[in-house]
Amino acid sequence: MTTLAITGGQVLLPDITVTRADVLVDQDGGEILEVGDDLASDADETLDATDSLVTPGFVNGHCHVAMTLMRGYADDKSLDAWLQEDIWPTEAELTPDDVYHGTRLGALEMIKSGTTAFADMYFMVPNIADAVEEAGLRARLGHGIVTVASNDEEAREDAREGLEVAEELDGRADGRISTAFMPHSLTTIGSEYLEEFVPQARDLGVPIHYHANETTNEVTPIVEEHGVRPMAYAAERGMVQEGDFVAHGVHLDESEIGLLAEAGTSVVHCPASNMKLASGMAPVQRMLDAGVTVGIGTDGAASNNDLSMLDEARDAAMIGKLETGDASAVPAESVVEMMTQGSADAIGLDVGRLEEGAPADLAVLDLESAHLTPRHDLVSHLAYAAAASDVRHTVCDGQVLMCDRDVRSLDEEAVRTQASEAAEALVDRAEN
Ligand SMILES: CSC[C@H]1O[C@@H](n2cnc3c(O)ncnc32)[C@H](O)[C@@H]1O
Ligand SMILES: [Zn+2]
Repeated sequence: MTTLAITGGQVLLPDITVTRADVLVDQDGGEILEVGDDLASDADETLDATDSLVTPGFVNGHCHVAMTLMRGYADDKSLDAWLQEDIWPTEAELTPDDVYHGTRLGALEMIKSGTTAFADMYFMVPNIADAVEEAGLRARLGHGIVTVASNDEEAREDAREGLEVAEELDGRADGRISTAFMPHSLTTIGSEYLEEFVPQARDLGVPIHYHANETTNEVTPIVEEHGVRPMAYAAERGMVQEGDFVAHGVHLDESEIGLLAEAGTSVVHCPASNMKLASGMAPVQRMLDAGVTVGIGTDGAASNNDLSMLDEARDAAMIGKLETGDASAVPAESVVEMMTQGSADAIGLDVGRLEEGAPADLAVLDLESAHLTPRHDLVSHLAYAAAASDVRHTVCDGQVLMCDRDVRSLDEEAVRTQASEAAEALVDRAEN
């Protein structure tokens, strides 16, 4: 057995308390062997965690990673204008290589900011899977299905691609890749296609993931056309079941929150995207109080504009207080839980906690900096003060992806250069 010891640090435990401990990992099995004292002695490799905090790898519950290519390309617009005027016309020019390079850039950013797992909805998913495999990350991937601008044949082809991706990529990268069936949203895919294809996705046994109730424009048309709230509409089409997860959930009423809680369907909260696109403030504390599993996601880099889960956690805590008018709402412990176990549970991955037998996905944050001094409360620091650049080591499935800020699984300079070139050429094609 090849072992890795992370020594000398403070460790964030599953009950969101911090204790002094080492972590011993079985690299062959990708599993944590022990969290305890003096575990370094005969490990094959050691990562120093002195003056550092060892946390579960962060889990980004909703993303479109390849959108790194459009970071800073179209800012300061509402969701509909942003998608229709800028993003969708540009995405129409994407090539499989673009998606690969954009995903590698996003993977690099995630490794550098301590994220070890994510859920992703996009196009050309085999190219995303290649980049995920190379980067050494863990992901739940799906093909985003949009039928609004398609004829019937194109719509069916798109939905079939959603099923094929879910079936064929599941288990790739030694099991680090899993899949889901991903209709884009309740207003961008026709009801007839949901009725036909959701049961087929159920037969595959994969979860269903979609954008829901992100803006009022995703609520009003459904209420007007079908006479029910969006979550009831989704439930009637078999899309609100145990293990399913929706992104955003900004404009949910009490009946919908109750429905999600009862069904075991999770919500991935994307606070930065919701603020930037002025979509609204999700009722996170009410969802938590009702027993809904809530995770946190960045959404794509074009509406955020980064993929740092530490930024996202801080945003979640801040907007949670603003939404309720209560400074005790969405406290530090809740956001730290949401960015680790909450997101992991939401997207159906058995990660997000540091304990014996758990997958060895973790991040080590350097605490020796002015903005993390003094160290009264490290959970508070994770939620409110830590930054992506504090992450010094990242480990996924027992493999060291970054050591002392040096990324091992990807060539950082090549990834940045190739992604920049792809992004420039993409925008050129879209504009000319
Ligand atoms: C069909 S693949 C995914 C699709 O979603 C688009 N997208 C990115 N961010 C958002 C968002 O916040 N709400 C809805 N759709 C979004 C992305 O550009 C792709 O076209
Ligand atoms: Zn999204």
